[in-house]
Amino acid sequence: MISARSHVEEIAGVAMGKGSLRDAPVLQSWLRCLNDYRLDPAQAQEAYIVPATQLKEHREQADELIRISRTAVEGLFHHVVDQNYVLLLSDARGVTVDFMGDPTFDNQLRRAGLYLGSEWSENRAGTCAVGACIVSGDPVIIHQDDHFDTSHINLTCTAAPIFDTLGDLTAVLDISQLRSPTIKASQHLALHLVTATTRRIELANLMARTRHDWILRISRSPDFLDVDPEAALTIDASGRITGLTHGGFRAFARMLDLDGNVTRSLIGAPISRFFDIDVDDLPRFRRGRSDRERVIRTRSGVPLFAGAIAPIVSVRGASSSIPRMPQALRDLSFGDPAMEAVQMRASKLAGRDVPILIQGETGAGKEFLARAIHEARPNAGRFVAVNCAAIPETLIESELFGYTPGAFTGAASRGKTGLIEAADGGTLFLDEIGDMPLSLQARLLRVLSEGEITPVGGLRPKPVRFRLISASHHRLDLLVADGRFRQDLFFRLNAATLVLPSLRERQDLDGLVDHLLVRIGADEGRTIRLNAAARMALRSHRWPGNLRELANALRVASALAEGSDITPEDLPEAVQTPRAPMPAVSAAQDLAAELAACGGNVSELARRLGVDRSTIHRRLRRIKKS
Ligand SMILES: Nc1ncnc2c1ncn2[C@@H]1O[C@H](COP(=O)(O)OP(=O)(O)OP(=O)(O)O)[C@@H](O)[C@H]1O
Repeated sequence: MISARSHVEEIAGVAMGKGSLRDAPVLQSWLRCLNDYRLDPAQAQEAYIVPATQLKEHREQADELIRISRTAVEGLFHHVVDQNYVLLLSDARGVTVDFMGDPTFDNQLRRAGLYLGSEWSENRAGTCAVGACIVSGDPVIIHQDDHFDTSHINLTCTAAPIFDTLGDLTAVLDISQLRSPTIKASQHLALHLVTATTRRIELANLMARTRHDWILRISRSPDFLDVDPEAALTIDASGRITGLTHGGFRAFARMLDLDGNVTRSLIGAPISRFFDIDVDDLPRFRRGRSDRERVIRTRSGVPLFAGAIAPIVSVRGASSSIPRMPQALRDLSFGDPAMEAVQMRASKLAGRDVPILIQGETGAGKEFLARAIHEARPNAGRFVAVNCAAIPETLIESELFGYTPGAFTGAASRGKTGLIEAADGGTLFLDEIGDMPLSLQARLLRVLSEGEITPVGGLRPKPVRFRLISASHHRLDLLVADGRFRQDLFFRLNAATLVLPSLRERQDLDGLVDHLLVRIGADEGRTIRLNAAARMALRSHRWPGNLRELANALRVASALAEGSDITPEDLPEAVQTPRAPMPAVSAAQDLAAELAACGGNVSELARRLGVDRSTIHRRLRRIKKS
């Protein structure tokens, strides 16, 4: 076995760019430990077990997952316990929320961190299977001296991620041994077992959470369709994808040639974009049908087998899921599919304590959405909004962290409570987080990791608990690539990302306008309407300023309107100038192009054009004949 000293020397060599035979995931993790978390391989650190109160919170949040995964996890443990493996289920922050091991070795396991409550995040424990898996999202074996910290170099750990139905990493399943053969290949079977178990858990999770939508299981073989499909997804009454297993995300991303990181964009996409079917075809794939009837083809013609399960609760209409939403989130849109997907996701996240990152153009409604998520939770506490771009760099530290009496010249003599502390028990909304200076990013990261805040000039940290929502119109992943934003903070902030569509992409302009007019009318104590010409003018404007521009245009127009009707002359000049009208969709190529823009979904195109599906089918048949 390798000595601690030569292990530290090997890591130092890698840091200096020396070649190494270790696997790429191990080397990447070592470099993160050195460069991002500033860990020192010479400083061995004991395994960390979180305090009992914190563990209780982590377990409460993971309660449903623990329950759903129980049967699969026990099955896996049963297979490996005789080889002295222990099993750890950790949450997305690396805290072990479920654990199975042989109680005879309790003391040794606890000391090694293979125990309930141990925290295996990479920034705390260095390279380890759970931590590396959280960062990369891939299954991994971290074998003996692959570990960064010399205290863990006897362990062998194999972990695989568990993703939720929206594509976010939600947990990690790990099996570990205190002692193992030297050769890393001895763990390949462990990797296979863990990965197969996470696939079963993801499927169980998708099935347990779905009541209102169709479930479609997909496999290359009809024999495994009902027991172990490669992918599964949920589809709402309008034929849109509402959730996927990770296998589904991967397969669909491959079909569209997408990079694995943008899989979230698949939520809300019509099923007809991927397969030669629409929602009306789903009953054909129910159990009991012959294998021949259950063949489904991808858009590129690959035949697969599909099994469908009908919704438990029957629903009608495209926005059937909206009534289940908290009121605050329900009023954010009026029939736009992309917004409905955002609302669905937001309502699922609203009750959980995961940090949320909202991305979207300026004025697209990021703060509005953040407030709605906050209000969707009962006893939500205070909503503290901080615009990181608006506070001068010299003041932002004291504004956020507060200061103690006399901390610096000019400071108020009684000190000041910072905005982070003010959000204790509520929500902290960090707007334009991409503009936060790098030095403060490091401090913020510490607050988020440790749940404590130290005011400027203060010595004693104070505990704080808040839900964090951040927003930026910059793509934070690109700022990370440019070195302008810390990668570790980026990972902390975007446990879940919500991407708001721009106003020009939305299909519910009319509904939005009416909603805003009711609000303005209520403020002004009168009824305001748009006349037909003004509505046309609004529809043909490009809305570069998004909802803010629209809300302002309507307020101004309402002030200028003579009576209760807004006319085009009341609108801002830029809005009055109409764009060239859209060509009528009558010619064959126009209809074909429109259909392609709807991902080949006839129902969607019919909705857009305000005609029924049979009209579209008729026109398409006519085009084919001509
Ligand atoms: N869903 C919505 N329904 C009605 N009005 C909205 C909605 N979303 C935003 N607005 C209105 O649009 C304006 C801009 O919204 P908001 O401040 O949330 O945008 P933002 O994306 O945070 O902008 P910035 O990037 O400039 O911070 C506000 O006046 C708000 O009232």
